[in-house]
Amino acid sequence: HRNSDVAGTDMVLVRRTPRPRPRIMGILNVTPDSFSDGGRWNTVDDAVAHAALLHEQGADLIDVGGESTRPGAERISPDEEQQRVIPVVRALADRGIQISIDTVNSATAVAAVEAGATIVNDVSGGLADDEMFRTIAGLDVDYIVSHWRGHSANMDELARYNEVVGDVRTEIQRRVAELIIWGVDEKRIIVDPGLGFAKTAEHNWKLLGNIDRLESLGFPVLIGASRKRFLGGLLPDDATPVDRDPATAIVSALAAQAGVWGVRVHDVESTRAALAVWTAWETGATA
Ligand SMILES: Nc1nc2ncc(COP(=O)(O)O)nc2c(=O)[nH]1
Repeated sequence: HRNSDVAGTDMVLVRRTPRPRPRIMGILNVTPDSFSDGGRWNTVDDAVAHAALLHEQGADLIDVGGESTRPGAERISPDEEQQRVIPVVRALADRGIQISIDTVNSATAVAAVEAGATIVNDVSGGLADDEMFRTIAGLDVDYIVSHWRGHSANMDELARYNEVVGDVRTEIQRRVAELIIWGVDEKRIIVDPGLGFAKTAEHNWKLLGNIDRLESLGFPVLIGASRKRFLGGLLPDDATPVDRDPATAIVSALAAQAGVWGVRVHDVESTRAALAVWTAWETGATA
């Protein structure tokens, strides 16, 4: 059939209204032992220079973290954490770069917001510090509540679920309900499945394949898959964390397709390219 046979009119290519691409959250771990880039930014200047590079490459915001959350990492005091991150937060804020502070400690959250952070990113979802929710309620910030079940020392034992997507959704929902009881504005809440925190590779893939069930909670979703071990499971045994960047970028594109709020990545360039592909695919035009 020629097109006009079908509808009596020429087929009109309907261009979808483009969905906004996910925000790119560039990772700045100011820690000596983070699993993939630990110890490369020992000075404030090195850290600020790297964050400024990520921003130039396309990061919409920078996630600054002073305590490694990799499995088995030893804990540090909030004071030590603040000594590492606050000078960096202040220097980046002075450059007009949007910052999220990656911390489970309410005191660090307060100090970082005073230094210019506008988002608190708490991998523990308020479980590691009883004062966090009360503190967030008193701050004018967005709050990222991630699914978590305990500190990295014993994460694997904690990875027991009846049905991981439903269980994670329910446990996040409980944390959000409590946040709202503390008076936190719903519009300030972002949720995150906490990939790799008390989860096996299979759990992580099930959560990624069912992001829509997390989104049905009604909050923006952040995904943090970058360079994590479960991606490495798809690669040759001798692959290093940096070799996981192509897989990370593909996750970014698929997460965009799933409508997420943001993706948290180490390598901004590859995710930026992946999201440019997604946008062009979605809209039939370049970003
Ligand atoms: N919101 C959020 N924050 C996070 N912070 C640290 C890590 C651990 O990874 P890293 O050591 O590469 O920072 N993962 C997350 C995550 O998945 N989501």
